[in-house]
Amino acid sequence: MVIFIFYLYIMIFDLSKTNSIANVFIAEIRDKDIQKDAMRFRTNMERLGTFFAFEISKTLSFQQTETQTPLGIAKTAQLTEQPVLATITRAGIPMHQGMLNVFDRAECAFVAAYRKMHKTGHFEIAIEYVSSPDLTDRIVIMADPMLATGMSMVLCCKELMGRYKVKELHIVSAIASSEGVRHVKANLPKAKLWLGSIDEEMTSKSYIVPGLGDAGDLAYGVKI
Ligand SMILES: O=c1cc[nH]c(=O)[nH]1
Repeated sequence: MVIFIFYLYIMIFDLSKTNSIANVFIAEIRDKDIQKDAMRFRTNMERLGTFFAFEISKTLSFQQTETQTPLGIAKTAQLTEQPVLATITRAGIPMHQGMLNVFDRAECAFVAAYRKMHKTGHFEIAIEYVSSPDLTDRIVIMADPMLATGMSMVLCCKELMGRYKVKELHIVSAIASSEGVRHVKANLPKAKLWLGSIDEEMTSKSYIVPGLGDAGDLAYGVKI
């Protein structure tokens, strides 16, 4: 059963409200012992990307086609248009790869963003690099595993949408905070959210609690 919550026009798919096996992948990426295996962490993120890509595909348009088999002509289906898969480096890369395994003809967009720390302990999100095809009138699926404050997600999406008039925006995260969801709702009201789980709390450094820790570090090693 698929759970959609319609709230102020925003559609939210919350995986934790379903009986999907993908909940096991979420349990594993959260588990502090299983996390020690970086390859398993990346693989589980990739599997989540694949799972969300299948779920999102159910909302896309298909056209009927005919395919010649060795024995005859079969009625088949094809996407009427390819989405563009976007992600925020570096943490988004495994989930992005999982989506690309499904939407294997999709073009991709990358945004490099980081938390620029101030001496006060506060931070702002800085964008360093954008690499994107023309997104005019395209369906864009933006994946970032952790939707904490929602600031980097909103900033990166707005960066892309400031350059191009995107037709449809899907946002995918393994774990979101309630605050992050509120921030996205307030700033990207037309986006559709696909979330593995929604946690209530954040630390003073804006890490999600219970969350899973630092997704980029767990996938690729602790950054300095
Ligand atoms: O909890 C969090 C928040 C942001 N980024 C992470 O990797 N983890």
